[in-house]
Amino acid sequence: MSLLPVDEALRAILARVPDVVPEAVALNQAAGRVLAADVIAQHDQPPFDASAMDGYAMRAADVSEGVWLKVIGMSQAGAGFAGTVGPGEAVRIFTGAPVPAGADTVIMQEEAVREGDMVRFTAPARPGHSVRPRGNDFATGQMLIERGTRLTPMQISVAAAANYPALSVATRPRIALVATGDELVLPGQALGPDQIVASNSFGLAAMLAPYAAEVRDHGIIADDAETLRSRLAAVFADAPDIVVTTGGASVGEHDLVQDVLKQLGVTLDFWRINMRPGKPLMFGMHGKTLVFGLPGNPVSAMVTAQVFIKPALRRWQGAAEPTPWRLPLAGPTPANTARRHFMRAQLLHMPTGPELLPISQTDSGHTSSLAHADMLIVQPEHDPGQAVGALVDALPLDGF
Ligand SMILES: Nc1nc2c(c(=O)[nH]1)N[C@H]1C(S)=C(S)[C@@H](COP(=O)(O)OP(=O)(O)OC[C@H]3O[C@@H](n4cnc5c(N)ncnc54)[C@H](O)[C@@H]3O)O[C@H]1N2
Ligand code: MOO
Repeated sequence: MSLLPVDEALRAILARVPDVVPEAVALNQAAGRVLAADVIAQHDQPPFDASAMDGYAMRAADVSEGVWLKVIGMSQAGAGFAGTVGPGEAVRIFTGAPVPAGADTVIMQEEAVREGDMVRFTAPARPGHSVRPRGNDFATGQMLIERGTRLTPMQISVAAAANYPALSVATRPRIALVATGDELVLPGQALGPDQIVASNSFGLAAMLAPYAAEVRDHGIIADDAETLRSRLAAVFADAPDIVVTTGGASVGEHDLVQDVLKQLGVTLDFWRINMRPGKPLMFGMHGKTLVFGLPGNPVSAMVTAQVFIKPALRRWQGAAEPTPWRLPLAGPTPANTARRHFMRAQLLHMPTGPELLPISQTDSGHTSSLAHADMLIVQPEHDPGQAVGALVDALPLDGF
């Protein structure tokens, strides 16, 4: 049985992802979205020379110990001083207010002695001090945030300062989830004989929601060809961008998903990958809809979604693929087989820096080990095993 290398499978999937489609969203809806167009400064910031302190603006050359300057007016944020500061003169000024014409320096009020309309200073003036020059923060035309960036709160604040009321971001796909299996019951039900609680769709929905316009859970479908056909036909009729099934991906008599998908018009790009867990992954297209058939084992489903669906969703939005982290091992890894191994690992915050503790459990049905899994160590095919301290590649399970 030939198994497709992981990198080839990923390339094939990414080649099926459509081009980015931009849409405008208001700033307060833009956090976590991926920019479809660069954010470029539309004005100088600050738009004028601005004071960085509450104090007095004057010509630095006029300041010396014991010399009084005449206060001729006031400059407030939003209401600057209209005149010009001449020799021997000062203007009362507040943080963010325009530095008046003629003045070149601001001294904070803690270093000033005020008597009536006169002021003297207890500290020397350093020319330009406490003045934020026009365009010092950013200048008209300056690149502020590049297309393909997933917007953080910090960047939303920058975009707002750059006078953008809305941003062009990538549209996100609508994702449909389907669990298959006669044995499955929803969480919260009493378990009958031979029954298993369905967990995959819940983990997958949580993982994929940040990348999706909608994740619709179509529930559980029994392992019966006719039921699968009619229920999956209804899922496709809803025209989702991506369909993700779990279970029934392997070779048993009850693993019907592939046959039914083909009957419904899915063209299969591949089935079975040289990886563990996750070997029976299948991928194909139904018209423009990407179809991922994930294995039913809970760890396999989450790992294949991490390794293949998340990159597809990043590509969907034009976000660059992050390079894997490279971290030292806090425990040894055993020799690997011929299949690339995505090994659960815990991220430890040691006094000397982060380290990865491999989780020895490798059973793809062992769900509880996922509770402590922060990352997946990418163990190459035929890796001889690594000692404590060796640097290994790892994919973070959290984050974009
Ligand atoms: N003869 C062979 N048997 C198997 C092979 C093989 O190559 N030859 N591959 C194994 C591998 S590897 C995997 S992975 C599994 C995948 O099997 P399926 O995708 O067909 O999954 P199921 O048989 O439907 O379920 C497997 C396991 O997972 C449980 N499950 C299913 N769905 C859910 C769900 N939504 N939530 C929680 N748990 C779920 C199910 O009850 C089974 O225990 O096949 C191996 N067999
Ligand atoms: O490849 Mo399967 O996902 O190990 O159990």
